[in-house]
Formats: sequence, C-alpha cells, structure tokens
Amino acid sequence: MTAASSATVRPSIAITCGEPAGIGPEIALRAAWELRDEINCVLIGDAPFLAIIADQIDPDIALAAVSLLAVRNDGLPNFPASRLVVLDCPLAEHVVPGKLDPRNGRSVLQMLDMAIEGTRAGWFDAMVTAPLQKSTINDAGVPFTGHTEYLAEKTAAPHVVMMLAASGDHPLRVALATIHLALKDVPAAITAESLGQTLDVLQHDLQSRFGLDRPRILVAGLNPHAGEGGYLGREEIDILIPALQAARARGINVAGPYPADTLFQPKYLKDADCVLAMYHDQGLPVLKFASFGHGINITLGLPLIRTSVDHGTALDLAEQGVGHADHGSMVEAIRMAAKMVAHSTASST
Ligand SMILES: NC(=O)c1ccc[n+]([C@@H]2O[C@H](COP(=O)([O-])OP(=O)(O)OC[C@H]3O[C@@H](n4cnc5c(N)ncnc54)[C@H](O)[C@@H]3O)[C@@H](O)[C@H]2O)c1
Ligand SMILES: N[C@H](C(=O)O)[C@H](O)COP(=O)(O)O
Repeated sequence: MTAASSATVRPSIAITCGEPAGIGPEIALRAAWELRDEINCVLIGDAPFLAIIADQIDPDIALAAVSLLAVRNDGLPNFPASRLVVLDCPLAEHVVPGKLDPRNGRSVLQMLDMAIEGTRAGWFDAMVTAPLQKSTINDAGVPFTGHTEYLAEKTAAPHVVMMLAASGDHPLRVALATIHLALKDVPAAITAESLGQTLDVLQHDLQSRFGLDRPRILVAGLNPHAGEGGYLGREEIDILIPALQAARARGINVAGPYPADTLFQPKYLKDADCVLAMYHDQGLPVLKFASFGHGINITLGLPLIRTSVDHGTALDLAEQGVGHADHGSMVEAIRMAAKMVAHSTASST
C-alpha cells in the first residue's frame, strides 16, 4: 500500500534539498511550506542547517526532525500540516552559501539514497529533487552525470527518459533521446534500438503517469533540416525513419523526423503531447525559453515517480542570502509529482 492510499490524506512526497550551498534548501522549504495543506512534503537534508534557513525565510516555519533509523523502525511520523518533517541527512561540513565544498558531496548523494529507499518502501508516494551541482559530486570522487542516470542505476531501470514540461492544461513537453552526453558522442548514441526504447518508455509513461490515452509524439531530426534528404547527414534516413516506422507498427502515434528549427510552432504543437528532441541542447532551450522558472523535469521509465525543477543551483543567488530565488518551479514539480501519483493510482485500480 502506498503512503497516499492508506487514507484520504495528503500524499507524502520526499524532497531532497540538493546542493547545500545553492538555492535548493531555500526553494524546498518555501515550496513545502506553501503546499503544506495539500501535500505532506518530507524534506531530506541536514536538519540543523535547514532550521537556520527556515528561520531566515519565515520564523513561523516549524520543522520536526526525524532520523532514518526511526523511520525505518516506526515509519513516517504523523505530524499535523503545521509542521514540516525533516528526514535528517547530516552534512560533513559547515555550509557557506554560494561556495561549493566537495566534502559535502557524498551527503547530497545520501539524500537521494534516502529518497529512493523511502519511495520504494512506500513511506513516500514520490520524490522531488532540488538541484545539485554535478561537478561537486565528481570532485567528491564519485563519477556522476545527473539525477536521471543515478536513479536509473540505483533502481536498475533498463531505460530512462528525461522529459521537461511546462505547466498548464496543454503543456509543451520535451523529451530527450540522449541525456547528459558530450555533443561529439551524440550521433553514435542514437541507434534504432535506443530510439525504439525511448519511444516505448514515452508511450508507456505518458499513458500510465499522465492519463493520456494515445499520446502523439513528434520527433525532431538530428541534422539541420532533418538531413536535407541525406545531403546534410544520413542519420534520418538510416536510423530515425526506420525506428519511427517500427514504432508505428507497435501502435505508437509518432510522426517525424521534422526539422528541429521549425518544429516548435503552434501548427505542429497543438495536436502533440510531446516532442522528442535528439539531444539536451536541441530540446531544453526551447522549453526553458517558454517556461523557465515554472517548468518541471520528470524522469520516465523508473519504478517510482521523480520530478525536479527546471533550473540549477544558482550559486550567484544563494551567495546573496535568502530571498532572491524563485521557488515557482519547485512548487510545480511537487504539484506534478502529486498529479502523477493520482494518475498512477487511478490507472492501476
Ligand atoms: N535538477 C538539477 O539538479 C539541475 C538542473 C539544472 C542544472 N543543474 C546544475 O546546476 C549547476 C549550475 O547550473 P547553471 O549555472 O547552468 O544553471 P542555473 O539554473 O543554476 O543558473 C542559470 C541562471 O538562472 C538563474 N536562476 C536559476 N534558478 C533560479 C531561480 N530559481 N530563481 C531565479 N533565478 C534562477 C541563476 O541565477 C543564473 O543566472 C550545474 O552544476 C548544473 O549541472 C542541476
Ligand atoms: N538536464 C537538466 C536540466 O538542464 O534542467 C539537469 O541537468 C538536471 O538533470 P538531472 O535531473 O538528471 O539531474
């Protein structure tokens, strides 16, 4: 039984606070406090540090710290909405806002491990992540490219897809065929097999997590003008078109490949549920231009629900103290996770 289905109560959602020197702790606290009457946000981070930030934001914010051991033994405590639960994940070192310290890098990963454990164990219905600094995790000695890849590895998910979405009733959604990959490695990573898996995951999760009956997916080409008939690259002819034909034969409602530069216009988007871009900086700038500060990053293909913000650690803002960061994307990410919980519960009953 999931946390939310145990009673008609607020869903419980784990929020990892991310890089402590960035804006993650502030936006997590602000969003959790704002949504407290509808969602039980359990913050995962260093409890004494979060208490200091909470006090700077609003002295009325009341926190209740619990240890991982206590939750493992007794489950999540049942506090009223007027108190935010903090699952304590101690940092190794004192935090200076805006200044990265690799000695805290492993604690940031422990936050993720706690959220994964708790979501899989049913303490939480979903997990939402505040931004972390990928370079600091690497500087801490752990090879790391992103939450998406880390979650895939930790949950043994065979194929995951990064999708960013704007908010709203008919939101722009952009998924990626490759994720955090150096541009020079992108063409070789796009194979008929990987594209087929990406389309299968998209179709499956747009149905089961978003309640879309027959999602329509538009696919961007890799090369300028989708290869210009082979004169500007052959990947469309050799890989994309056959992969799309095979996906159609499996019942997926997919069209393309379209030239990426002209695909993002209302004429095409009005009937689409998702655009599949070939690489990170083909798709994400469009989404972030349309909705930066209110977009949501969603990992598809996982055995759990995970959403995140559309921005990074904003060290420049954290350095100035609390009160400069917009927590709108965090609010949307938490709301989206709650909606996905509701859709998933409905589609499994
Ligand atoms: N979900 C995540 O964990 C996530 C997402 C994106 C980037 N990152 C990481 O964040 C680090 C910094 O990345 P970056 O500098 O490219 O991007 P960034 O999003 O941190 O900052 C880009 C610009 O946007 C502004 N900005 C970002 N968030 C804001 C907010 N909530 N309110 C107001 N302004 C905001 C910043 O001040 C900065 O000017 C990198 O290590 C990157 O990998 C993490
Ligand atoms: N690619 C994301 C973005 O630009 O918003 C970001 O790096 C976060 O990725 P993860 O969720 O995998 O950490």
